Amino acid sequence: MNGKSLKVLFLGPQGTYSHQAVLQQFQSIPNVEYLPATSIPQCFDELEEDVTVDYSVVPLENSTNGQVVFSYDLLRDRMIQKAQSSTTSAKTNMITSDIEVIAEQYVSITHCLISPIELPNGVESLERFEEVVIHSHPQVWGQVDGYLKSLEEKFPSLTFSRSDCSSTSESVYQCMRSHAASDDNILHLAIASETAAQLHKAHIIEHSINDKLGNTTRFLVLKRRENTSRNEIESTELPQVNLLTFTTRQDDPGSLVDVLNVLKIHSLNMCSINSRPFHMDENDRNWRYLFFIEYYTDGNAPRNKETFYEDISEKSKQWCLWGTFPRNGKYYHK
Ligand SMILES: O=C(O)C(=O)Cc1ccccc1
Repeated sequence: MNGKSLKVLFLGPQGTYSHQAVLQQFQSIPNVEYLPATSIPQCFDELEEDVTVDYSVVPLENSTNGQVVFSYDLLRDRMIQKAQSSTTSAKTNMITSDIEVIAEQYVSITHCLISPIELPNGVESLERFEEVVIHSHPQVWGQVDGYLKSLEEKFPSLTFSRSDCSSTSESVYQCMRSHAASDDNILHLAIASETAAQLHKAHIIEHSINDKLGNTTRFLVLKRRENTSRNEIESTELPQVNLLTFTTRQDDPGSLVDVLNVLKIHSLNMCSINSRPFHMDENDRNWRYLFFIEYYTDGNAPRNKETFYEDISEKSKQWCLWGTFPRNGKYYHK
């Protein structure tokens, strides 16, 4: 890099877990400009549309409650949009996305219950209110479900409600703004990281409220695809992860197995599989599925990449290789 500062997008504002992920990815690189996006779609759109943006970091899945469907659907939509246009190579039915995945990051998630005001008796102070509104990112609810149920059982006379926000750190800001404008009998709280509480000068009522220890979110690092040829990855000992999406001839019996069997034929080990519903157009039937698989490649497999890709082409309806990137060592941590 010729001293030009790198511009990197993340789901902001500062203090989000995405902010932590982007710092982990780029902290060793000088002259990085961190740009907070207001939504996950904006993390995709601005990377595609603003050539001055170099990278974007988005949450993909959580170890407690699985897919961040917002991100999966943004990848899905881009593949389907391309499939609907004529840009798909007729010969290989391979779709070349405008963005590619170049790395992954893992962030340990430690949610805190955060208040805009000091509560002298901590969580016991809730009993002096009639209503509690809890603000957070929708991905959080499935990670603190048990904790919230215990809170409702502890204070049966209180009315609890939830307010979805664009991010955890944003939820602290919204909680403080809402509290300033609300009745004395309503308490607005947020669920976010300790960093987010500190940045917004809010008060942590309870630490580590996530239901499962080791709660971790996986993030993808995206960049614009520089050229349509599949970038050859320099040889490395680290296992390489490949993210590939595909659709099948769904009415043909065994169509999904036939695609997955290509991995077996080429001695490739699959490490994840997910699916999301899709429609080719607004008249298309329901219950079509686009599949997301990840598999490892290394020096030994596949023995012949071009044959592997030809076999994937033959067995799938459309397919897209989003990227090949090193397995981050944090994948193995808990
Ligand atoms: O809102 C954030 O802090 C994010 O980065 C998205 C998110 C939300 C909940 C868990 C992990 C990531």
